[in-house]
Amino acid sequence: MSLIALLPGDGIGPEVIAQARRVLEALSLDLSFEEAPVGGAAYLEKGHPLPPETLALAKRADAVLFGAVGDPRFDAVERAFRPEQAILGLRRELGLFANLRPAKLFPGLEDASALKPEVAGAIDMVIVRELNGDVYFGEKGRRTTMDGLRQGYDLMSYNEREVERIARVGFETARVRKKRLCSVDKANVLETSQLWRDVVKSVATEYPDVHLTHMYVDNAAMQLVRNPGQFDVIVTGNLFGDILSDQASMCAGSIGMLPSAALDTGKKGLYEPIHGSAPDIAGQGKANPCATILSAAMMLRYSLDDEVSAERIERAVAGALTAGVRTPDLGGTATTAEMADAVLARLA
Ligand SMILES: NC(=O)c1ccc[n+]([C@@H]2O[C@H](COP(=O)([O-])OP(=O)(O)OC[C@H]3O[C@@H](n4cnc5c(N)ncnc54)[C@H](O)[C@@H]3O)[C@@H](O)[C@H]2O)c1
Ligand SMILES: CC(C)[C@H](C(=O)O)[C@@H](O)C(=O)O
Ligand SMILES: [Mg+2]
Repeated sequence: MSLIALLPGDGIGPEVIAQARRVLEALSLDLSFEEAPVGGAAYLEKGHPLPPETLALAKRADAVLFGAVGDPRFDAVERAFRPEQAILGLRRELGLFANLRPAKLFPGLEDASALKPEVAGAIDMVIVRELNGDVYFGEKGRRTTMDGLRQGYDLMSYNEREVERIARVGFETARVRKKRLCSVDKANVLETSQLWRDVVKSVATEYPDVHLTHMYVDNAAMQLVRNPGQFDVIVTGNLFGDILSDQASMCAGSIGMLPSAALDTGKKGLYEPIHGSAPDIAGQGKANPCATILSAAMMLRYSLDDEVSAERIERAVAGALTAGVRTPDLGGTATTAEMADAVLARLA
């Protein structure tokens, strides 16, 4: 029996997690579920966005399925207590340094993409985002300059070990795909990026079968729109990966479609849609649950070694979309539950 920690969170988080749970339950696998509050919901209930009991459950579980955190009511709260600290804390505490964010266009969604159908049709990439470093976890704060101005600062840094381990994940991911790895950085300006590039190049000597290229992040943002089909695997830092994955999601139809896996060196993983709590549509049954359902599929694949069930879910999602069932973000009228119903009906 595998224990799955369900952390629904805020906004549309509980709505999409409920649907992913239905899909997992329908597979009749040997799973047990335990739910715990996280984010703004946990701050309200327990006074902290990541209460010790929630963290303990996440540590004890075989895998974590996470909805989303974030609530505008807490935007002015001291940073340490903001909902977003929960996901950052989980990534740090569980050592989840490798974030896989696959972006591919499901057949039939060409018209949902912001790109021309023939450009969008070629999208099939994985963004490998480093998740434990960069400006996210560097020293940060406020200070006053010599001339009395308030100043905010966030230190960007990577050490060579951090770069090496995520580079390896990038190369290994590319090795079992089309063997093309594009490392995205800003080495023309940032010393952090120059070290990143140097280390990625040295790791490349161990992967002669993978074709490595380097690209500056501004160009990568442009190329993602111009010709996203050129990318197989992108490896990049925490901040660039955050931004590029939201961009890639819209190229592939909707932010409601992109799942993710946050992995450590072993089997433990946290699985979540790349989107947030979407306060603008929360509680209205409009959220697309596919990203979370596809995250559950990634969970079965990476943490539970159940490739067969993962593919069942992915085929069912593809089937529902081909049949034209779509939530509003994809141009349809299906509710969150109806979208999941359509997936459930196709779990062959
Ligand atoms: N991992 C996370 O928990 C996570 C990720 C991103 C943002 N956030 C947080 O979420 C809150 C809102 O952030 P935001 O508005 O910048 O980003 P967001 O991803 O929540 O929403 C951006 C836009 O995409 C739409 N959208 C997102 N998910 C959707 C879905 N499944 N179906 C249909 N439409 C969807 C929203 O309605 C909104 O218009 C903030 O507090 C932010 O910090 C959390
Ligand atoms: C909520 C926020 C901390 C998070 C991030 O920046 O990593 C989110 O945008 C994501 O993409 O998972
Ligand atoms: Mg993001």
